[in-house]
Amino acid sequence: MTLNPPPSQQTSHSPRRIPNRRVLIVGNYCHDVLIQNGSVVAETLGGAASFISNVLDSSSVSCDLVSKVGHDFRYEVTHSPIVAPEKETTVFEAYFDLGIDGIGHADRVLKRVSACDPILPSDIPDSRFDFGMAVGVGGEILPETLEKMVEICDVVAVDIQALIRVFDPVDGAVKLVDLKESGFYHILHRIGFLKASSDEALFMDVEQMKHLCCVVVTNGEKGCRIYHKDDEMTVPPFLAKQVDPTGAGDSFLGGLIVGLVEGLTVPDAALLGNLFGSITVEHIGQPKFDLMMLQKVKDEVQRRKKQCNISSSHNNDHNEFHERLSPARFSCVDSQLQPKLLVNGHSCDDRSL
Ligand SMILES: Nc1ncnc2c1ncn2[C@@H]1O[C@H](COP(=O)(O)OP(=O)(O)O)[C@@H](O)[C@H]1O
Ligand SMILES: O=P([O-])([O-])O[C@@H]1[C@@H](O)[C@H](O)[C@@H](O)[C@H](O)[C@@H]1O
Repeated sequence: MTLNPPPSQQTSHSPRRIPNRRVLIVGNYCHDVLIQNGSVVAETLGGAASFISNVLDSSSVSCDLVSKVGHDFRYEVTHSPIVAPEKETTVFEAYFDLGIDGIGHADRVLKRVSACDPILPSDIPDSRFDFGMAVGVGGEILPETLEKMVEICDVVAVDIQALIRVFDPVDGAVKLVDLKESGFYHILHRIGFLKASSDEALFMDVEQMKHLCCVVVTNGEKGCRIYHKDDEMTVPPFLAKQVDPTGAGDSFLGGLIVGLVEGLTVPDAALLGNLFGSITVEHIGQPKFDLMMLQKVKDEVQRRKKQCNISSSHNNDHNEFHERLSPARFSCVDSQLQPKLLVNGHSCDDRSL
């Protein structure tokens, strides 16, 4: 199975005179408040856009980021957001001790307790991009925003959470609606990738969607599965000591796009996604990637590309790439250095936050 990137979505803009910019990330930054046993245990910078840009910046992949925050935004970030002075920044509370939520997710229950403005088509630059990433967390991406993205980006990757989340009017609890009822369904034949967690995948028809685009379903410590037309395959995970699951799916998507920008096949790029996802769960908030680890990963990516150019038979063989990436991954900071741990969302006496 090769699962190469889908052909360019570009239709009406060639011939191009100006080279494309690389990656466009669209989604709001937010403030994350982690709560366990009734107490706030951490407050961190959140939002898929923050985790993804962290992966791309660390991997030297240039990106533009469109995000909106309120007057109270409190973090220094590399990619400045648009400030809506009358509004407050989007805030998510993540409860790690409420058991199973309405969608059967045992890890955490999310509540959006404040919402910044949506991102409008006019907020997005009129340039062209190789890859676009629609990665809203709090309902900030509108159908017309996604439409603009598919117009200006050769390939668009969408996190399903940007499309199917709805918020309880009383307490902001995140609920999910079926993708067909999301208001975005009519645009989905124009996207390249749709990423969903295994919980979110229950809200779409994978068998149908895989004929419209490449579908990637992440499954925590089990890695991920890719579906495209009549091909499907599981991409193996990396071992991790989970501290906090927040941002794993986002970093996964960042790693996938880094791999695609580097010219890897989809399964190889998804392996990079698994790598960045596994490192992220070992941290509270934004992971700081070890420079030696990043260099080793870059070297392995270049090696893999050369190898695949010489022999296409390597396309199907993940084991070797996985084996070579594993030691690189473990050269990063030891997770035991994290002061306190959330283990798979459950507290342990000596580890609880
Ligand atoms: N406990 C874990 N051990 C190793 N890898 C993990 C773990 N949790 C997540 N990952 C990696 O991160 C990816 C995304 O995590 P997942 O929990 O499925 O997404 P989300 O954060 O969207 O719920 C997984 O596909 C996997 O590669
Ligand atoms: O953990 P994950 O699903 O990849 O993504 C998370 C979102 O679901 C959450 O709404 C947001 O507050 C976090 O910062 C993070 O972006």
